[in-house]
This record gives sequence, structure tokens and C-alpha cells, in this order.
Amino acid sequence: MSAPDYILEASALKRQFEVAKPLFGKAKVVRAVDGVDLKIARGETFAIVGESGCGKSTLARLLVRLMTPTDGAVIYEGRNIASIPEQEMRDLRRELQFIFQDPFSSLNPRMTVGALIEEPMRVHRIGTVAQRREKVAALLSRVGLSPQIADRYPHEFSGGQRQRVGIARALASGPKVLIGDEPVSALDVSIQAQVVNILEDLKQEFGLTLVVIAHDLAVVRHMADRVAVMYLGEIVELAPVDALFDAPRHPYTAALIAAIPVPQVGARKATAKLEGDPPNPIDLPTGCRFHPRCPHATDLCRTSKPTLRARDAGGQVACHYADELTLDGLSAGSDTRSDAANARFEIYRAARARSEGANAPATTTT
Ligand SMILES: Nc1ncnc2c1ncn2[C@@H]1O[C@H](COP(=O)(O)OP(=O)(O)OP(=O)(O)O)[C@@H](O)[C@H]1O
Repeated sequence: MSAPDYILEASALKRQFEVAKPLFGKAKVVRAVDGVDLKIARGETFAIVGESGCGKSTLARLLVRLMTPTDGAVIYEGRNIASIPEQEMRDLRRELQFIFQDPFSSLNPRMTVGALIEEPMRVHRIGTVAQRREKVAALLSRVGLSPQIADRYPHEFSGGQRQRVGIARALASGPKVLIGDEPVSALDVSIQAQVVNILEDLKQEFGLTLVVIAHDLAVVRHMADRVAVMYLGEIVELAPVDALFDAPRHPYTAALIAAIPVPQVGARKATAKLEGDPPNPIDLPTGCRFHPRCPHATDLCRTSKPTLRARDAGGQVACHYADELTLDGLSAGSDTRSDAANARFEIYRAARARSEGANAPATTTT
């Protein structure tokens, strides 16, 4: 077996934010990303999950240098992009593209859809004006939109259509890695399915590596090859998607799975429910950061910090009791959570069958 080809790696990656600077004494800091190591293989879909505030967005931004780290390295194709000069980074940006939850929140509303998709090509001096126009039309078709909408404005479109435009813009510069920060979470479930399918088709067609930040585990289970679970700035478990969902080894992963909504009223099983919110990331708990919310915590967990070590299926886990605990995954018996998640996957399959039936890459909308 040949060694995996890693396109993007994080090594001891840290990002802190100063939140309050007292007149005297040390400034308080949030350790948003606190020593993350991970390796993303070329061509895989890698998901990062966790509750709000656990550091997913910060990690995603560090991976493409939309933000610089406080410490550590980000290795893209063998180069540490955390420390290369901005000019060099500017050239690399065409290869590392970001898809936002709302692609237009940070874009000029006075630019037409066509101008927005063309912009990355202009910035990176790709093609002539005519070639760029042609590419804009091709990209619009590719994401299932009519090329005729190039002269219209983003506000004229629905959320799903806007996200398709966002994807077309991200593809315009010919990226190798696409990072989506909650790329479908603002959309209706049926529209989510179409956008997820577009991303998967484009990944195949262009040989992309996808990094997806999501809190919706149904989306993650459908899309990802491997999943990293973050808690308070750290990765607590990382594993191939089936191993993670079927046999979680970290109580936090099990709690996230237990929190997948169940459709029937009163059907929720009393398992490892996640109580409360994560603690304030300014005053991090001692020992294992999850111990105040963990039903299995012992004195050891309160005092000693577990390190990330190998788990089965080629994964990693940071829990003192990972080998001893029996935790429920999605395949546990006739668990209705499993049905709930599977029902969501059926929606994706149905959306794909419809678009394939229409012999188009995706449902074309104008
Ligand atoms: N610019 C900033 N200044 C101060 N604190 C920040 C800043 N950006 C993020 N944080 C803090 O860092 C922590 C991690 O935030 P981050 O947005 O990365 O988490 P997240 O898991 O992506 O959450 P969400 O899903 O809500 O976006 C949070 O406590 C957040 O308040």
C-alpha cells in the first residue's frame, strides 16, 4: 500500500484571541484553536464537527490563511503557508478557496453575479476578457444555473441559488482545495441535498479535496470520508466516517450522535445527552476539557489531560477510558436516531436520482 498523499497539514496549530485587556496584569485570551495536528489526504472529504464556539471556523480560516496562527504550522503542498510572505500567499490563494455560509455577506452587492464569479480570475490574471466571460457561463451551467443570470444581482436569488453562485466563484480560479464553513446549513433540507450533490460531483470532476465544517451530523455522515471532532479548541476524536458514527470512542462524540434530532415526539432515548453549553473558553477546565460534562469522568479526568492516541480503524481519540467505555453509535439496535439520520440521507439520494434522471449535473434553475 502506498503512503497517503497529504495535501494539507496542521501541526501544533494555535490561535488565541485577546478578549479583555485589564489595566494591570495579563490580558485574557480565548484559546480558539489550541494545538491542532491533522493531515488531510488529497482527494478526500474531511469534516470538522463540534458545537458552536469549539473553534471550527477559526481552524478552517487558519487552514487557508484567511487568518494567521499564534503558533504552529500549516503545510500546503510541502510549504508552510502560515509563514510565507503575503505576495507568495496571494498566488497560492487561487488553489485554496473558501465557501461561506452566506457567500454574499462579505461581497459587494452592487456587483452582478457574472462580475462576482469573474473577479477571482481577474485578480489572478487568468484568461482574456472573452475567455473569462465564457468560463463564467460554463461555471454557471456547471452549478445548475442558467448562464443568462450573469447580468443579474445576488439579491434577486434564493439562498440555494446564491450558494451555487458562491460555489461557481470559488471554482473560478481552479482550486485544489475547497473549504466550506457550514456551506449548506442556512438552506432548506431539500435545497441542501442539491448543493451537497453539486459539491460531490465537482469534487469528482475536478479532483478536489473538500474540507467541510458542519454542525449537522447527517450532512457530515453523507459527505465525509474522515471526521475530526473538536471540543474547546482541540481535536478529541478523528476517524473514518463509519467508524466514528458506528463506534464512537470519545464520550463527546457519542453525545453529539445522541443529540441528532429524532423525528417522533417522545422517541428520544435516554442515553448520553449533552447537558449545557461548553465552558467559557477563557477559563478552560483542568485535565480533560470535557470532564465537567462527561457522565464517565473520574478523578483522573479532572486532573490529567488525555493525549490524542491511536484508536481502531486508523483513528485517534483523546480519552483516558476510550478502550473501556461502551458507547452507543448510530447503529445501536433499533435506535430511532439512526432512522432519523438515514431519512436525511434518503433525501440526498432522491435529489441525486432526480438530477440524474434529468440527465443534468444538477437541477438547473434560473
Ligand atoms: N475575532 C475574535 N475575537 C475574539 N474571540 C473570537 C474571535 N473569533 C472567534 N472567537 C472565539 O473563539 C472561539 C471559537 O470560535 P469559532 O467561531 O472558531 O467556533 P465555531 O466552532 O466555528 O463556532 P460557530 O459554529 O458558532 O461559528 C469562540 O469562543 C469565539 O467566541
